[in-house]
Amino acid sequence: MAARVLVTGGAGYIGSFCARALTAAGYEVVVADDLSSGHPEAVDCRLVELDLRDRAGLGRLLGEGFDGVVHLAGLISVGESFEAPGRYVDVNVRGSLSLLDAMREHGVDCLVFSSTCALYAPSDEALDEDVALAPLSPYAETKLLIERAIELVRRQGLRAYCLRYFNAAGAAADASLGEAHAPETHLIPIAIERASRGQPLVVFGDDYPTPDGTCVRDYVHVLDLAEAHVRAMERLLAGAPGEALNLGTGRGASVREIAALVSRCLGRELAVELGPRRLGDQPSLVARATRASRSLDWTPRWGLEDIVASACAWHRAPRYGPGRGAA
Ligand SMILES: NC(=O)c1ccc[n+]([C@@H]2O[C@H](COP(=O)([O-])OP(=O)(O)OC[C@H]3O[C@@H](n4cnc5c(N)ncnc54)[C@H](O)[C@@H]3O)[C@@H](O)[C@H]2O)c1
Ligand SMILES: O=c1ccn([C@@H]2O[C@H](COP(=O)(O)OP(=O)(O)O[C@H]3O[C@H](CO)[C@@H](O)[C@H](O)[C@H]3O)[C@@H](O)[C@H]2O)c(=O)[nH]1
Repeated sequence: MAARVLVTGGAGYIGSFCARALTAAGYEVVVADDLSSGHPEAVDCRLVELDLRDRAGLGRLLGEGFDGVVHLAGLISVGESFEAPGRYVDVNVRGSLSLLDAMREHGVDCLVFSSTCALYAPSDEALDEDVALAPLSPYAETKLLIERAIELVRRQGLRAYCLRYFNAAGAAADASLGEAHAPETHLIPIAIERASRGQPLVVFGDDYPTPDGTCVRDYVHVLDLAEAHVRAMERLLAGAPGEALNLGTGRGASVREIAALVSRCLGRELAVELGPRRLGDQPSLVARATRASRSLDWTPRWGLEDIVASACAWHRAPRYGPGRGAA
């Protein structure tokens, strides 16, 4: 019988790719999502509309019997988290504690959790998992709190991977799934949107200690991220204890480099306008992902050009628009 996996946040951007990849790998997948920003059209398995903070509802769902959980549900914006820190604690931390509690009650002891590279203290070097943790934003603080809670619950038998993604980007090769946040805060979709409308991209600061003064990020294809989740779940179900792992490519790209790539890919000029720094931004976040490569036998298959090309193709004909929570 196929192992059953619950994917929280599976109607969202990364979650919809994970749910699809897990289904393709032979798992029976159920998505739980409150659709606050997710898209029912992005889900091709059973979708249960549920807020993770609804502990009773979660208990009923997990009581159906699951072998593992991939937990992506939550609020995701570094900038917004400064305006609404309490909401970030409530949704991200309380939602995750509710999930951990329901998993314990129903004997589900395999968890793959979406964490972030934004946990790391600023550094000029590529980041491995042993770099000191010093989150700069309330968003990243909530992820650290959840990682710590997971570490504590390990003592009660939980096995878990905390996957620290760098910057997720890109779309499905056939443009059937892609990124559709509203409002969009992520650089690549914003740059594509601005170029398409003939509007300038606002660069948040150009006085960072990086080669061209703009922030450097490690963009990793969402298809590669989804594959890492499948491998992590496989290993947990085979008895692995799990650990914290970076998921990135090791290649950094500045905001200006992304603007140039998008412009080339669309064959349209993208003007760049200087704006102020954005609160909570790290100058540079680039992965050393050798541990994931060793533990999950995972190496990214897609590069930055593939990421931008697939995101541009998705933008030309998105299959779904802004979610229910759109501003
Ligand atoms: N996008 C990135 O680059 C990136 C990088 C690092 C980590 N992450 C993490 O990956 C996860 C997924 O990110 P994404 O970009 O796909 O975001 P997303 O907003 O597209 O997906 C999040 C999903 O969670 C759902 N959700 C929110 N609150 C919920 C709640 N209380 N109960 C049930 N469902 C709820 C939303 O409706 C949405 O479908 C998040 O946890 C995010 O912090 C993302
Ligand atoms: O209009 C824009 C949008 C973004 N940026 C810059 O582009 C870079 C990337 O920004 P963004 O795409 O918003 O990603 P991050 O702020 O790095 O955050 C993402 O990546 C983190 C990991 O790095 C995750 O934890 C977060 O959930 C996810 O939103 C940053 O330097 C931004 O300042 C601009 O200059 N102009």
